[in-house]
Amino acid sequence: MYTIRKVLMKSVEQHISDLLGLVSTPEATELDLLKAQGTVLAAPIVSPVSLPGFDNSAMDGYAVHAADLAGASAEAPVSLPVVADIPAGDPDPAAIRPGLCARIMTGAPLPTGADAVVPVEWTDGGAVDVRIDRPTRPGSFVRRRGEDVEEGATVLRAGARIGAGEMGVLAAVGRRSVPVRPRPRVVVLSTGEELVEPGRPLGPGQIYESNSYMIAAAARDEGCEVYRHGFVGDDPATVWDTLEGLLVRADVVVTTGGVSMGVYDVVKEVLTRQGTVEFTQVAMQPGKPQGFGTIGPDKTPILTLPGNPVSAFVSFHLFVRPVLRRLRGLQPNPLPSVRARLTTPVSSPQGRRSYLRAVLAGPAAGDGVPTVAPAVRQGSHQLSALADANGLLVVPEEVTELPAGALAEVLVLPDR
Ligand SMILES: Nc1nc2c(c(=O)[nH]1)N[C@H]1C(S)=C(S)[C@@H](COP(=O)(O)OP(=O)(O)OC[C@H]3O[C@@H](n4cnc5c(N)ncnc54)[C@H](O)[C@@H]3O)O[C@H]1N2
Ligand code: MOO
Repeated sequence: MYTIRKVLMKSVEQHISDLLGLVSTPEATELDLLKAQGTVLAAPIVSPVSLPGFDNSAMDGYAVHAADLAGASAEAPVSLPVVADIPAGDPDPAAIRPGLCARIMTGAPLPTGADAVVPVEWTDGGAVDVRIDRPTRPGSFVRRRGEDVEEGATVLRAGARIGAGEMGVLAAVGRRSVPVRPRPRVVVLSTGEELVEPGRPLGPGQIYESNSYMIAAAARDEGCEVYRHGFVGDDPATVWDTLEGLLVRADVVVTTGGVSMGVYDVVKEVLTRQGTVEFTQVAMQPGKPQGFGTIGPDKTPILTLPGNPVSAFVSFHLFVRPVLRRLRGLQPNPLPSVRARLTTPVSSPQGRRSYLRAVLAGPAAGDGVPTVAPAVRQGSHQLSALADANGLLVVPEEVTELPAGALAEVLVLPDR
C-alpha cells in the first residue's frame, strides 16, 4: 500500500546546512609524501633549509672574477687560465684567485673568490685557457643562497591542497612526510532489484548498474578513498546487514536509490526504522528526494541520494561534495559559478530550482560573456548528457521559462 504524505520542500541551502551539521574536520595524521597527493595540510610547513642552499651557477660556463673581464670584446677577448672543473654536487670546490677561472656546471657551487658566471656560449669553450668575448657584472648568472626560500620561512599554509606544485615544494625543502587531514573513506552502495553488474547479460526489465561507478568516481575526484560495494536488491534485511557490515570501512556512506515514494523504496524503509536518518524533499529538479543522518555505533554520517542517475549525479555535486570537502579540511564551498548567455530557451518547474546539464563555452559575441548550451535530453534518467556537460545551468525556483539570450548562473563542474 502507498502511504501518501504531503511534504513541504526545503531549500537547497537549508539541506546543505543540515548535511554540514553531520561532519567536522578530523584530527591530523602524518602521511608519507607520496601518499599525500590530493590531501590537505593540517599545519603550515616551515622550511628547515634555504633554497638555494648555497650560491650556485645558473649556467654551464666559467666561474670568474667579473673585474677580470672589464673591457672584454669580440675584437679584444680576455684569456684566462682554467684551473678547475666544478660539477654539480662538488662538495668542496677550490677557491679561484683573481686572473684565473674554473669551468662550472649548472647547479654547481660557486667557488670562493668567483663572483660571476660566464655562459659557455660567450667563450671559445677552452679547457686549459678560455677566451671570453664580453664583460660581465658581479652576480651575473649566480643563483644566491636563500633567494627562493629563506631558512625558517613558511612555504605552505595550513589548508593548502597538495597538488603537483606543492609536492615539489615539500620535497625541495626535504620533507619526507607531512601532517594532513586523512583522506575521507567513502563507502558507496546502490540499491535496486533491477540492477545488473556491467559485463553480465541483461534479463527482461533489468538495467546495468551505473550509479555506484559514477558516485565512486566523483568521490575519488574529490580526493577520497572510495570503497564501491556495488549494489544490493530490495530486501530490507539484506540492505541493513550490508550497510552494517560496511560501517567499519566508512567515514561517510553514500547510497543511491530507494528513497522516494514507491512501496519497494527499501533504503527509506530500513533507515526510517533506525530513527537517526531523516527523509526529505528538496525544492530542486533533479534530486528532490533526499535522506541524511547517522547510522551505527559510531554515528557514521550517511547520505542517501535518489536512484535516477542524473539526480544522483547532481545530488553528489550539490550535497555530497561540500560534506567531503569539510572532512578533507577544505572550506565546504559550493561549485564555482559564472554568468553565461543561454543559447536556447529552457523551462523549469515552478517552485523547484532546476540544475540543467549544460556545456559552457567561450563568448560568442564581443561582450566577453560565456555561452551556455543546455543539453537536449534533461530527464533524470537520461544520463547521456553527463558525458559532455561541464556545467549545471541554474534556473531559480520562481522562474519557469528563460529565453535564448538570457543571462543565467552556471555552476562549473570539476575539471576531468
Ligand atoms: N510517486 C512518486 N514517484 C516518484 C517521485 C515522487 O515524488 N512521487 N519522485 C521521483 C523522483 S524525483 C526521483 S529522483 C525518483 C527517486 O527514486 P528512488 O531514489 O526511490 O530510486 P529508485 O526508485 O530506486 O530508482 C529510480 C530510477 O533510477 C534507476 N536506478 C536506480 N539505481 C540505479 C543504479 N544504481 N544505476 C542505474 N540506474 C539506477 C532505477 O532503475 C529507476 O529507474 O523517484 C521518482 N518517483
Ligand atoms: O527530482 Mo528526481 O531527482 O527528478 O529525478
